[in-house]
Amino acid sequence: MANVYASNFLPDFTGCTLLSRYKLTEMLGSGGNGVVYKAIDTLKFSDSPTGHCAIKIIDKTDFTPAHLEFIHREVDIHRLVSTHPNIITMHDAFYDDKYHYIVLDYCPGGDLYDRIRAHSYRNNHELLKSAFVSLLDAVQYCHGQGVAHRDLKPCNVLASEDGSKLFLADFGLATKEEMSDEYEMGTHTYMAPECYIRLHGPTPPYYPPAADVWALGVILVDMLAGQSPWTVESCSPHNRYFMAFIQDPCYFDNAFPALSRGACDILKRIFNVDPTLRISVCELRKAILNLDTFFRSESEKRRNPTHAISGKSGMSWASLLPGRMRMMRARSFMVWVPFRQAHRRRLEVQIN
Ligand SMILES: Nc1ncnc2c1ncn2[C@@H]1O[C@H](COP(=O)(O)OP(=O)(O)OP(=O)(O)O)[C@@H](O)[C@H]1O
Repeated sequence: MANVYASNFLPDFTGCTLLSRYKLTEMLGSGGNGVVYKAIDTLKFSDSPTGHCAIKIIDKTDFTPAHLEFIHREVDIHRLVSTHPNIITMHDAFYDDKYHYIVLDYCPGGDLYDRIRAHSYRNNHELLKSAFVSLLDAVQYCHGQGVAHRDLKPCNVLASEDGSKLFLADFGLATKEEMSDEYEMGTHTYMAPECYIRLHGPTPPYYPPAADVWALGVILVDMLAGQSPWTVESCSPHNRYFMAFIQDPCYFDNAFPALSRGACDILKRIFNVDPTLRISVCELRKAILNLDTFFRSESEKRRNPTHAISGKSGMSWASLLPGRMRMMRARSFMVWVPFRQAHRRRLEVQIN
């Protein structure tokens, strides 16, 4: 997959001082829209004893009014939900002729993507439960405020240093619309089926909070197994693993034999292709809290063996991709694709 990161076309801001106050010390990460720097707040936040913060810089030079509207939406929505303990606090936002700057709490634990790559949650029920429930708390709070995130994925979730608490970040695609007709917003691997434009006939508007639940399910599988439920590809009819899931009610039991029956049952309730029948965040939180274990014990495996090569799916696709990274940092996708494609042509940068 080709990814274009904002850091490829933005200058290096390391060492710069913004508003005579924020001294940028190092780049923390980059996505499709912006670059995030660690900074020292020379006036210090009262709630940040170290005086560190993170500053997201978004290049707006080629932006149309519609694109600028997205940035304003990000700032407004993030401000609205910012006080929740599992949402990265937004402290300030300002801009100049070329860039928008968003000042955030600095999160020293890095992002969830790196935690998953390090297999931090595999076979660690308590750590996984604590972390995932904290993420559910954040998303439930957003939904209670009428906000759906629409770009839930491990790169947009930050972690505490011990990994037991997660913090939601990046509200760049969030919406307050009850029903949305902005299709294919987000990141394909995490996108619910109803968010795709139908090839035949009109596409009905979708309910964004239900789409968030689907993305949470993909994140949960990432955390449980270090891989996505149907490879890094999206849930499309062209993805044979997704089609295997559609045809096989025991897909998760067969493809992920290390997971407990209870965990597989929860995944089935999440990945209901009918969004009106999909579990809500509130119900999901209850189900996770009531779950004894995410992982199948050795005795359960002996008593109740499931075979990877069985059932209608006839595969454990994980075993078909030996040695490959089965998750990747995928950039978000949204309506300003032409803008990004212009950059891609200019730079011809291909990552991954
Ligand atoms: N507050 C923070 N503290 C520490 N690291 C952060 C913080 N915010 C972001 N990062 C790092 O920077 C990366 C990019 O941030 P962000 O997702 O906001 O950028 P983006 O351009 O909107 O990306 P995307 O293409 O995913 O939408 C994150 O994956 C994370 O590693």
